[in-house]
Amino acid sequence: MILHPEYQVMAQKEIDSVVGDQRLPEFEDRESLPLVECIVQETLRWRSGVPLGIPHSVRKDDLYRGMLIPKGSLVFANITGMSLDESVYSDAACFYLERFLSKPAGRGEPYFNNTVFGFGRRICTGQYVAENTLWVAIASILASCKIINTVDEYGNIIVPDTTFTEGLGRILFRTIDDLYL
Ligand code: HEM
Repeated sequence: MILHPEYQVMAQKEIDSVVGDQRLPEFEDRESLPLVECIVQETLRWRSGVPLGIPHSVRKDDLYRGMLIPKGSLVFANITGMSLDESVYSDAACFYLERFLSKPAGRGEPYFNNTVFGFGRRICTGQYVAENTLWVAIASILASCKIINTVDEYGNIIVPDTTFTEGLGRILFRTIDDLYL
């Protein structure tokens, strides 16, 4: 919201007109708050929380599009590769809420929430807790706060750094390294 103050203003206007200022947003309001929904969905897409998924081990030889994946291989789902896929999301690197709105106002691009939580039998068991918590937190903060930059000790405005850093992926790689290699 600091990087896109115009979206903060738009979403707060939406909340004010639907919810008013006498209560906080509730789940019943969700369908009536399309811009807040777009903020949740674009946040999940633009900086997916688990960028390479959780690695899986192949239990038997597998053939995928003519390529052999030998038993014991580690397989990572490149979730960020999918969320930033230009053939699905134009200007994929940009945080752009209108991509999800229907045409002609928006681009009609699909939500990413069916992919950001993984796939198949091992899909994230916390997906509904996570998505609903994200929604209610974002909606409540927007309803009650104005998010602005802070300054450092010299009075310079601090601009949030949104680049990916090493985290869970590195820990997983190290653990796998120690265990198997
Ligand atoms: C935005 C927040 C979250 C994201 C993006 C996320 C994403 C993921 C992804 C990509 C996986 C791997 C799925 C796969 O291997 O195909 C996963 C697994 C898992 N997640 Fe989440 N997750 C989130 C929040 C949560 C929360 C809040 C909980 C618990 C309340 C949770 C519990 C789990 C568990 C237990 C697994 C392992 C499932 C298994 O291996 O059977 N996650 N998550």
